[in-house]
Amino acid sequence: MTFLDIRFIDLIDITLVAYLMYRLYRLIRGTVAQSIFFGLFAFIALWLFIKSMNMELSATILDNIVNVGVIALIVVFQQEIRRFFILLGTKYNIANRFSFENIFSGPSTGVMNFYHKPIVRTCQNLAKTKTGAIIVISKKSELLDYVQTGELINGVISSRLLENIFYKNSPLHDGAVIVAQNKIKAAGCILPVSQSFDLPKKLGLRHRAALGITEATDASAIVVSEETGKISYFQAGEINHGVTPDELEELLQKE
Ligand SMILES: Nc1ncnc2c1ncn2[C@@H]1O[C@H](COP(=O)(O)OP(=O)(O)OP(=O)(O)O)[C@@H](O)[C@H]1O
Repeated sequence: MTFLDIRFIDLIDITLVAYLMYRLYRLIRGTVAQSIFFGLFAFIALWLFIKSMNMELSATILDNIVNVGVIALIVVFQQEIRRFFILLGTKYNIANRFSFENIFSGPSTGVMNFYHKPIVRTCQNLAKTKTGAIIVISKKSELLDYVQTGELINGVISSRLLENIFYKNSPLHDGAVIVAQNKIKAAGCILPVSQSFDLPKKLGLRHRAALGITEATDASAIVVSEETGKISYFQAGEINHGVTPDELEELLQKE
């Protein structure tokens, strides 16, 4: 019964594959890719079954499909593969984790969050006047790719500056503000738009862009709706729609 000979390394192998499948599922949950993923899963199960049964003709046909399938998969899942690697690089912040600075200076003492109050005040004021806004708050990843798509500001966070940026006639009101290391890094930034089906249909591109950046990175985001004046908080691809300023402050403090 060599079939049942399970070594310790096999358990690690199975756990690793299960974990990767789970992360992949989380990444594509609620998107078109989810249906493709399940179809693919069924196909692989069938292929393994046919191989284990030694059904030669079917196995030869499926083997050929699998050979070409790898290239087809890369094409079909191009966006998801890209997001997966961005996620690995930014969410787990591999570059910084293994940097000399991090290795020799020990664990970080945490970021001092000076930004809560001005950001909450800004959202409260913008909500009252129904002025649309997206504010992205970076964590470990500085979101340089996205900062580069906007106008660099590098200014101290203040509610007057933020309100000015989102003021309807301001040239920078379109797009997102990115806050990093307690500074307003940039405004008018373009964010990746989420393809998720989970977002209510009535929410448009502003909310999709906020969801998109929190799916792809470890950042959180806040949206003030121009249509309803409602405030939404986004974190790790989840939305908290219609939060009060007090709830927003609490959520920001938990970060
Ligand atoms: N990819 C993006 N990155 C950053 N900002 C974006 C992006 N796409 C759209 N926006 C912003 O969203 C605005 C359009 O919002 P839209 O009305 O489609 O969204 P919404 O989610 O319905 O929000 P609202 O409730 O405020 O109307 C644009 O003017 C722009 O400022």
